This record gives sequence, structure tokens and C-alpha cells, in this order.
Amino acid sequence: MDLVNHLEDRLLFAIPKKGRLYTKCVEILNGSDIKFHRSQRLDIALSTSLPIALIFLPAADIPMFVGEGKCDLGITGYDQVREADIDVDLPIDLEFGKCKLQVQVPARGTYKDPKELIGKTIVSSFTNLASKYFADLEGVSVDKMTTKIKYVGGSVEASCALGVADAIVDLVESGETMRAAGLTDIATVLDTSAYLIQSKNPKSNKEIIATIKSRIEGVMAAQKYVYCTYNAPKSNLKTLLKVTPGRKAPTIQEIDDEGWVAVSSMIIRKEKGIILDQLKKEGATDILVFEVSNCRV
Ligand SMILES: Nc1ncnc2c1ncn2[C@@H]1O[C@H](COP(=O)(O)OP(=O)(O)OP(=O)(O)O)[C@@H](O)[C@H]1O
Ligand SMILES: O=P(O)(O)OC[C@H]1O[C@H](OP(=O)(O)OP(=O)(O)O)[C@H](O)[C@@H]1O
Repeated sequence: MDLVNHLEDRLLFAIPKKGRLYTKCVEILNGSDIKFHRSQRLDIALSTSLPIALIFLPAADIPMFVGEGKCDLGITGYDQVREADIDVDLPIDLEFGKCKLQVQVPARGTYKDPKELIGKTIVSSFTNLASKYFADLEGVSVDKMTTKIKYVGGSVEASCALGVADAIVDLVESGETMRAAGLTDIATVLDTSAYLIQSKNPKSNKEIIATIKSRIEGVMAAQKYVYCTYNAPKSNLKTLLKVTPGRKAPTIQEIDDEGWVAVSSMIIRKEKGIILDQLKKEGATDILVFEVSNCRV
């Protein structure tokens, strides 16, 4: 297939091919203007807007491809990076795919402390992280630990009910799966979210890597902030500026009304309600909020 020849001179960027991280990754690529067309059944897509080839891979394999320098950049869960135990840079926390890798036991059982599981059988898809966690609990190296760690690839939560495990180590987001399986968490092994990961020895030039990172940071900022403007009485400007300090600093402009200025500032989207209430209370008028569709920060 000729596609492979077109990979030369392109930065290879590994993206989860499906699953929980896929949709958000495509949103980030779109927001970054990394345009591509993915044909059905093809796991490589050439970007039409930048010298990039997107390589769609299982989330669990991405740390290896980036760690070995086959792909310069990738997006995957921090849990996958730690499980693979591969040395990569983690330049951007993308703040989605947030969940916890937790030790879970039958809710009606007697286990309350993970130390009570020493010497027992634990089932997980994250056997390396689970092994390290229980070896640390035992205070020995992984090869000397007495706790048995077994691998299953999915539906880990069924293991206790099926009598395969005394406890499991699995991801928890809402907790619905855990509760439905009659389990409860007793310890957290790792907090995770999706990251942009980068090879320690990238083959592409620094410029294209910097461009991609800056665009992704722009998408993140556009998601995190909204743009707020208002008119402020000079008499209470100091207090109002404390409410909207901006990312760097607020912009203040004179207006054709003595005693008043116009202020514009980026504000955190999640805090918008409280901030607008405070601005109003402190005497601001004509308060407007705008979506930021894109930016460079
Ligand atoms: N509720 C969740 N359950 C599992 N993984 C989650 C959850 N929320 C976020 N994640 C992240 O998604 C990653 C799993 O990605 P993905 O769904 O692509 O793999 P997968 O579960 O192995 O896919 P599949 O099971 O469809 O083959 C996890 O490693 C974690 O970083
Ligand atoms: O806390 P929750 O919001 O319920 O999410 C957690 C569940 O999601 C994942 O499984 P997934 O759906 O990816 O299927 P799997 O069991 O085949 O991995 C994970 O392994 C948990 O089972």
C-alpha cells in the first residue's frame, strides 16, 4: 500500500483507535485544525492540513509505540503509561478520561484494609501496577511477594462473584459498574486522566511538535475559559479586578463616560455563575460572556 511511503517526513501521532478516549481525541484533533479523513478499516490517516500521520492503535499499546520512538506523539491514559512502565514525556494533561484505579472487594465481605489481602488472589487488567502496589504493601520485591496477581482482559468486576478473586484492581469512574457487581473500593492505586505523551527522542523537527502542542493547549484553554467583558465604576475597580484577574491580567479600556472603564478578562467556565454574581454585586454593569472558539495561549 502506497500510504506507507507517504509516512516519510510526517510526524506519526498515535491515537486510541476506539473506546472511551477515542471521541475526545477526535474533538481535540478537530479543535487543533488537524484535518484528516479516516477510511473505514484503515488505521492510518494522513492529515491534509499538517505534515502528520495519525496512527490509530489500542490505548494500551500507545506507550510502547511512543516509548520506542516509533511515533513521536500519542494520546493515552496515564494508567496505560504507568502500566507499560515506559519512559515518555507527559507534556499535557488533557483532563478527560479521569478515573481511579482502585482495589475493590465484595461489599458484604470482611475486607476493610488492603493489607488484609496480602497472600490472597487479586484479578486485574493492570497486573504490573497491581503487583507493584501489593509488593509495596508486603514490603518486598515483586518476585518475592505472596499475593497472587492474575490477568483478565475485561469484565474484571465479575471475578469475585465467580470465585476467581478475593479482590480486584480495576478502573472506577462513576462507580456504577463496581456497585452493580456488589463491590466497594478500599484503596486507590492510581489517579489517571488522558495525556499527550511524547517520545524522549522525537524524529520530527521541533517546530511541528511545538505547533501541535500549542494548538492542543489552545483547545484546552478554549474549553476551560470563557471571555467576559463589563463596565466597571472606577471607584470599585480594584475589587472588581480581584474577581476577574484573567489568565495573565485583565484588559482595561477607557470609555466615553467619566468615572467608568471597560474591563475584559478570561474567566474559568466552571466559575462563571459565581463570578457574574460577584461582578453585579460589586457594581459592574453590561456584563457579557462570550465563548472562545479557539485560541493560542
Ligand atoms: N470508566 C472508565 N473505564 C475505563 N477506562 C476509562 C474510564 N474512563 C476513562 N478511561 C480511560 O480509558 C482507557 C481505556 O481506553 P479504551 O476504552 O480505549 O480501552 P479499552 O477499555 O481497553 O477498550 P476496549 O475495552 O473497548 O477494547 C483507560 O486506560 C483509562 O485511561
Ligand atoms: O465506574 P464506571 O463509570 O462504571 O466505569 C468503570 C468501568 O468501565 C471500564 O470497563 P469498560 O466499560 O471499558 O469494559 P471492560 O470491563 O470490558 O474493560 C472499567 O474496567 C470498569 O469496569
